[in-house]
Amino acid sequence: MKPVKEAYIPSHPDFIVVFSTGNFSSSLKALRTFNVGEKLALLEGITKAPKAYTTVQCGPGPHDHFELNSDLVYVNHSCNPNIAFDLSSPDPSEWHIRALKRIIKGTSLTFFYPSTEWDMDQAFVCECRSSHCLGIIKGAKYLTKTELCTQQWINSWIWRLSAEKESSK
Ligand SMILES: C[S@@+](CC[C@H](N)C(=O)[O-])C[C@H]1O[C@@H](n2cnc3c(N)ncnc32)[C@H](O)[C@@H]1O
Repeated sequence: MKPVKEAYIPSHPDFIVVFSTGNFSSSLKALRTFNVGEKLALLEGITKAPKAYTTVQCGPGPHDHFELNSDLVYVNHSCNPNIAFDLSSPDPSEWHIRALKRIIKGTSLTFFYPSTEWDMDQAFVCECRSSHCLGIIKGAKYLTKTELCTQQWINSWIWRLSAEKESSK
C-alpha cells in the first residue's frame, strides 16, 4: 500500500514524497539535514502482511514481512545507501531508520534492500549509479558474502540465511 499523489498527506514532518510519472520512479526526500548515526524515525504504524514489493522483511521466516503504511514505502534502494532499516531490537517499537552518512537537506533517502530482504517479490535493474552498483537487485539470497560485507548495515537474519546458504554448498 502506497500513498498516492492525489490524496497525499505527508506521514513524517522531515520527509516529502517526490512523485514521478514513471512506474516505480517516485522517491522520498529529506526536508532537513541529518548527522551520521542520527535516528530519522521510528517505524510506527507497521502491520504484518504477505511479502510484496512494498513490504519489509523482519526475520528469516516466510511470514516475517510488514507493510510500512507510511511515506517510508518510497525509500528507494541504493548499493551505496544513506540510511539503514535497523530492526535489531527484539521490541518492534524500537525499530527505526538511521543515517549511515550525513544526509543533506533535499537528498533522497535510500537503503540497501538486501539488508532486510532475502528473496524479493519484485526484482529490478538498479539505477543507483553507485560505482559499486550490483546491477540486478533480487535479494540477499543472490549475493555473495563478500558483496554483503561491503555494506555498513545488514540485519541479523540475512547474515544467518547467508551463512546457511554457504554451508549447504
Ligand atoms: C517500495 S518501491 C519504492 C518506491 C518506488 N520508487 C515507487 O515509485 O513506487 C520499490 C520499487 O521501486 C523501484 N526501485 C527502488 N529502488 C530502485 C533503484 N535503485 N533502481 C531502480 N528501481 C528502484 C523498484 O521497482 C522497486 O521494486
